[in-house]
Amino acid sequence: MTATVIDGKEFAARVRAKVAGHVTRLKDENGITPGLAVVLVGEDPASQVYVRSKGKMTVEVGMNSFEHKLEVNTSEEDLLALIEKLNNDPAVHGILCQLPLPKHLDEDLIINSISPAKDVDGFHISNVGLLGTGQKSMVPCTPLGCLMMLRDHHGSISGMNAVVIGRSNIVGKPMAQLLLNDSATVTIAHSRTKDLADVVRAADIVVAAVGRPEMVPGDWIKQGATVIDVGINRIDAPEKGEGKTRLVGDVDYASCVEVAGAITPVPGGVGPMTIACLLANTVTACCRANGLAEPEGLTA
Ligand SMILES: Nc1nc2c(c(=O)[nH]1)N[C@@H](CN(C=O)c1ccc(C(=O)N[C@@H](CCC(=O)O)C(=O)O)cc1)CN2
Repeated sequence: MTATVIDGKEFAARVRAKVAGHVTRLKDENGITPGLAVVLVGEDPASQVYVRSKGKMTVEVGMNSFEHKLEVNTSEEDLLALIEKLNNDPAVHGILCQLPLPKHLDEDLIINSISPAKDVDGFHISNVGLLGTGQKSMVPCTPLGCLMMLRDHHGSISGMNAVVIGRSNIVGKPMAQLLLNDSATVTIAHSRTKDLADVVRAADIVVAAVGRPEMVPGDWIKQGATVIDVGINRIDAPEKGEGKTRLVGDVDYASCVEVAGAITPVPGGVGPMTIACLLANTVTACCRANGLAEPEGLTA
């Protein structure tokens, strides 16, 4: 039996529709339009695509989009001054700096200069601490999207064995924390993990977030397990013609789909959920800033 394919594109469209409904209510009942400010430093082609998508979808759900495109050699001082301005702007409820930042900028310093209440990426150290202690926080978008898909598919993940492969601050660690907060039994595996195949074989839920193309083969997956593939890797695809590329995840989809109970594809799985959850976080931040009830089902 092949796995159920979890359609992230369709799921993300449902989340965006829910966000749009809340935005309409905020406008009609409270006279408030949520605003999201996105800061892009430099001209990284993938970042430009993501930032364009964020702006387009922000407007589509009825929110205000504020895009700030800065030169690649922008100084830390100038970037911090812009963030300070956005922190103090009442029309801006969410702020993010698209990552990666150019090497000369201190990523931690920049992220921690964003007001925690407007940190819709959930990367600020205060939000990391709140999430780590099970308190109300802004939750990083990609792990939040994975959690939403897992809750939707399983109902409850309480007591399930989950293995997160990867320990990044952006995905691996917050993902593990979210799974733990939902009472899963969680293992974080990484490049130094011994007997990784056996660790993964014990999992009911596998979240692969290592950034290595097709690293997890089907024979590592327990029959019927749920596989969430966070990887987005562009590899050469000579079969499509000279110089052509294709996107693959961190799991070998062809072999995993034969063993798993459910699996997210790449593209069209976790990726679209990242932007949908960013919009959800912006509405949540706006409601919190205005002392209004938070929308249900849009955060952890
Ligand atoms: N400040 C942030 N920077 C980055 C984040 C983030 O959450 N906050 N995440 C990634 C990039 N990202 C959003 O910013 C992102 C990545 C992928 C997708 C997506 O929809 N992917 C598609 C495929 C797209 C393609 O064809 O290349 C998919 O998986 O189907 C959306 C957003 C790093 N930086």
